Amino acid sequence: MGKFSLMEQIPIIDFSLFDTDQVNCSKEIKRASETIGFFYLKNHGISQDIIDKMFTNAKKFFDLSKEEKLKYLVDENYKGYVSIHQEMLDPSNQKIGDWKECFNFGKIRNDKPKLQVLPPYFEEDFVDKFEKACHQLCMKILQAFSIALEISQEEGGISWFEQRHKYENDSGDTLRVLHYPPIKHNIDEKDIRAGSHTDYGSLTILFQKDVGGLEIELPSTKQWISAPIVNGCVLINVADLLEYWSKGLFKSTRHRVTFNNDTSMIDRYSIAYFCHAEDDVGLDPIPSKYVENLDSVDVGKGIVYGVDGTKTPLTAGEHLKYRLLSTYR
Ligand SMILES: O=C(O)CCC(=O)C(=O)O
Ligand SMILES: [Fe+2]
Repeated sequence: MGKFSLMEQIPIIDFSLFDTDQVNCSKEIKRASETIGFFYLKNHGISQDIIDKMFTNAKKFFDLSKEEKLKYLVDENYKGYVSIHQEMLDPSNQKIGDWKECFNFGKIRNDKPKLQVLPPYFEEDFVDKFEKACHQLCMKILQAFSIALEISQEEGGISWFEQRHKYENDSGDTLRVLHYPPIKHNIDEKDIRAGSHTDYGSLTILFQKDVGGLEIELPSTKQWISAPIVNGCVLINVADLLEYWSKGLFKSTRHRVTFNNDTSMIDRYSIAYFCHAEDDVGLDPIPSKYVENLDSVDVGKGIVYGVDGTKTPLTAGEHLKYRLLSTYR
């Protein structure tokens, strides 16, 4: 390869192919997940109307006074409002927290006492509808993983992952709306919109709008490349739980949101849906010929294989606890 070898790019996958050629579509998804860990999905099936409405509601909420927003401050379950500088996604390199505010929603569960009081502009039925649409898309992507990993019928075949991500059971699934306010002062080297990090769950769906700034670190070369907005697409990434579960076959790629001179004076909004396995699911390696011969991942991100040094894999709930402890102060 010459000096000017083409830099890897985030692939764009047309998910309508999943309805006509499941095997090839699944292979594309697997390939993206084991190389770059990120892919854009076109024809993803989530209606633009509900995406637009969620962005509109989020803007109205973030426009409220700080005092009003602080009434919904994040709780011990990490649900609620997180203010500017409160969260530090990259504690080993950041001196101050992220230049962002966000709001985390848990699953709306009708069969349980309500855990979370929702702030103005977020109607329960609408949040529920949005979350379910995101979860449904994640289940379809996870079907693609089952197919590409050739999980046997006896193990559960195409629905192997779905059986471990049931919506009605407790899990870390979180919907997050984010606002990155403009920066008024000169950009200080200390300030970053979102510090470099990996996500915690199985998969993340990211909705971007109007203002870019997201960057990802290529696993192969450690170069940072931009993950621009691609109209009509959502951005999907593999997260830590799935990396751990697949013994590193799938890459949970670091990403961050930086300031640049063109956009630092503009508000940036985004929405992320973090899909997790059910809390009680033991993360024994995925039963696939592509996984069985790999070495277990000693996830060097503060996560050990087995809580007490034993060879018992973590459960999804334990895995999440480890990851959260390192982010919130
Ligand atoms: O706002 C973005 O584009 C990315 C947000 C993100 O990576 C996160 O919240 O985990
Ligand atoms: Fe992230």
